Amino acid sequence: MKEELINKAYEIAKERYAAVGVDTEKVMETMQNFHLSLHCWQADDVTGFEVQAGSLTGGIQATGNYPGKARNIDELRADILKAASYIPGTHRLNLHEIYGDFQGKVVDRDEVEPEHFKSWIEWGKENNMKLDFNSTSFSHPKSGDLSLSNPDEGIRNFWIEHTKRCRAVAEEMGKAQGDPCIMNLWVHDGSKDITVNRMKYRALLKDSLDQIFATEYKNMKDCIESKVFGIGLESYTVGSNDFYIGYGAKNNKMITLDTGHFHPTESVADKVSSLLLYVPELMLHVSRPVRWDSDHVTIMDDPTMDLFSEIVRCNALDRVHYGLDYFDASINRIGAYVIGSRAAQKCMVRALLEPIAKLREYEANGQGFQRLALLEEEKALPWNAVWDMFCLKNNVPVGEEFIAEVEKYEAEVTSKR
Ligand SMILES: C[C@H](O)[C@H](O)[C@@H](O)C(=O)CO
Ligand SMILES: [Mn+2]
Repeated sequence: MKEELINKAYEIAKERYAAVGVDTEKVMETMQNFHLSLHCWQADDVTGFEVQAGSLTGGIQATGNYPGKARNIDELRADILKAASYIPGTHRLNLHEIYGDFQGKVVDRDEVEPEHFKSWIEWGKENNMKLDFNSTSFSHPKSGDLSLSNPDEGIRNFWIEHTKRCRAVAEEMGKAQGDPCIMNLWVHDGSKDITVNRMKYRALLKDSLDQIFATEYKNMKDCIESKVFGIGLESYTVGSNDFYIGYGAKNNKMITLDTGHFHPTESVADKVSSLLLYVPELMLHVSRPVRWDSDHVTIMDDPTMDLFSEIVRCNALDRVHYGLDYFDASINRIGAYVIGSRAAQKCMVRALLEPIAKLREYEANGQGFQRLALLEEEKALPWNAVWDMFCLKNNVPVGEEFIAEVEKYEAEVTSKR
């Protein structure tokens, strides 16, 4: 796209926004400090690099078989860097434990060590990507339906050990990068059919978490993620929203809000202000549920827009971590990263461009008509010109230009796998 055109459009946008009290330059500055945490698992359909890797379990599914998925650590790293080159700004990488650099050795989940992530830490430094982390309860012979809430002490202890070790890995990552590594804890535990022991499993999960979190670390932060249900685990989820909110509020833990983990009509945006009054920070797993937690690629839809607006309206940008979580195996996977990441960024640009001072003035004066009118008109303000300028300044493709770039990488690299 012609630079001249982008500049012209931006100058007009700058004036339009100034007229409603918004400084577009400030928005661009804020965007430069807005970092996504790219999930590593879109590149290979949540397979990972365990030598003993099993098929995907735990009530999650990557559907589709589009050719070209990353088959090893080098391909995955190359794909992530390629995707990142089309996403403006600097971003983090969110690793699951099964993506360790196991060097061809069988390393069971209760044996994982920071050394298995040494090459990731170096790679992160070389590529200016800070790391976040996740323990992995699924795709293992001991996963079953229950991990941290399993009444079998042997199995429960196995997963407690795994999760404790993951926290030690996250601590090393945080130390090495001079910035806390955010470690997410999600377990699939649940039941396909009615259980008559809801309390028992939740008490076990609570006890497991108490044991896991007993060690205090300085360079990592914990977040805990609930879910409404998993496939094959439809009747009961041990780690429900209420469970983790209670645990997080009581124990000062960060809550992870996965936008695919709630009832379809539930507003995730509405949770932000309530949670931030009781827990220190939030982690997001921005996704797109289609009828269920189908993990479709994030787009610039109303729920995502509402969520980001709410974060801005709460003045909570630095209390939220912006992870993505989707895995679509039916389309070009690098394209999926780029679409979802840019969609999240576009939502943030638009959210930051809201004429909030004016809107709040109207609200304080009881001017309901004026508030609604401006809320409607802001939708048609030229936010896209600010987004284009942000892309231009960051030397990444403007608008749809990245489609051809992704196609080129497909032709030259991923289609040959
Ligand atoms: C890979 C998983 O999707 C992820 O760890 C978890 O956050 C989740 O959302 C499970 O539904
Ligand atoms: Mn998630």
